[in-house]
Amino acid sequence: MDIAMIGLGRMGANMAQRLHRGGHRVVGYDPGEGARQRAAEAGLEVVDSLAAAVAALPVPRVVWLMVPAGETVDQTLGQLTPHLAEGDIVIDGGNSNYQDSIRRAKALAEDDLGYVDCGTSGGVWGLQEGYSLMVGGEASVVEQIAPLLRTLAPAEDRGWGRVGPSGAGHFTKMVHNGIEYGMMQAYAEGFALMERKQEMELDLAQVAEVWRHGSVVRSWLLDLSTEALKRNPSLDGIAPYVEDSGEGRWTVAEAIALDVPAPVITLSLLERLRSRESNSFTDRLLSAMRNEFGGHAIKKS
Ligand SMILES: O=C(CO)[C@H](O)[C@H](O)COP(=O)(O)O
Repeated sequence: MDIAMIGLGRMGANMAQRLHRGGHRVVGYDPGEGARQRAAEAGLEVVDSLAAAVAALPVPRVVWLMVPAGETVDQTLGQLTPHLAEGDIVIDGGNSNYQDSIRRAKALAEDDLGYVDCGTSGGVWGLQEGYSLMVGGEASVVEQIAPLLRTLAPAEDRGWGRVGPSGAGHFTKMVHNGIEYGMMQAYAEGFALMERKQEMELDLAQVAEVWRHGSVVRSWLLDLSTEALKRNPSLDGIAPYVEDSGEGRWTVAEAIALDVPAPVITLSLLERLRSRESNSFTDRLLSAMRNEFGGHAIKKS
């Protein structure tokens, strides 16, 4: 198939490359000159405007967005859609909020444009391993882009699927990332426990390696943790500060809206917030209260 890949950052460039290697014609565009240059050096066909990307495609055109979630998606659609015509298809493969995807699908449908929300997991390993693709949208539209999905997925018939109507792809990816938070937190806490038990002289990378084979808790996150611990057993140079990109917050908000208790995911999100506090007001007030009611000593800063 012919496709335009808009956004040639870490994810978009690798996905474009996997599609290119899989025999598709990929026309790449990124607003950043550096990203365009890197993609061109990697052998991709690159153009210098959205209009040129669309113009390079046969109709019906298929345009895949890998741009930051949020306003950038709306801005890109605003610039892109005037160049599109009835029957063309736009795919949003980023981590967009599913409610935004439902809204965008409706807006594009008014101009007879197809819109597919595709939750994409696989990170920087996706180029070689393939991506897990959670696809939302009209079945007939998804069918048209199936050759692309088969190439991006780890195997033709596995690792991708239309999971429901518009929004379902990004809803599923949101839940996936909520689970990711909880799993990561559980591994991190377990390894911290073993690290603290110094008299056992545990080699954490060795334990992780043992667990990777046959254990109930083996997983890709464990594989990656093992690699990180082998490279840097005491995690030197890594600040105890964990960012988030929003999907955990959406998952927790959704759990509350649906009356679904999700304590593990919720606490793993809160733990990330806590990791950013180097001088916690909460903890200082706790200490002050203990001092007030019990005369307990305050540790001075
Ligand atoms: O989608 C992903 C993996 O599945 C991304 O890596 C995600 O952006 C990471 O999320 P966060 O920054 O909130 O940890």
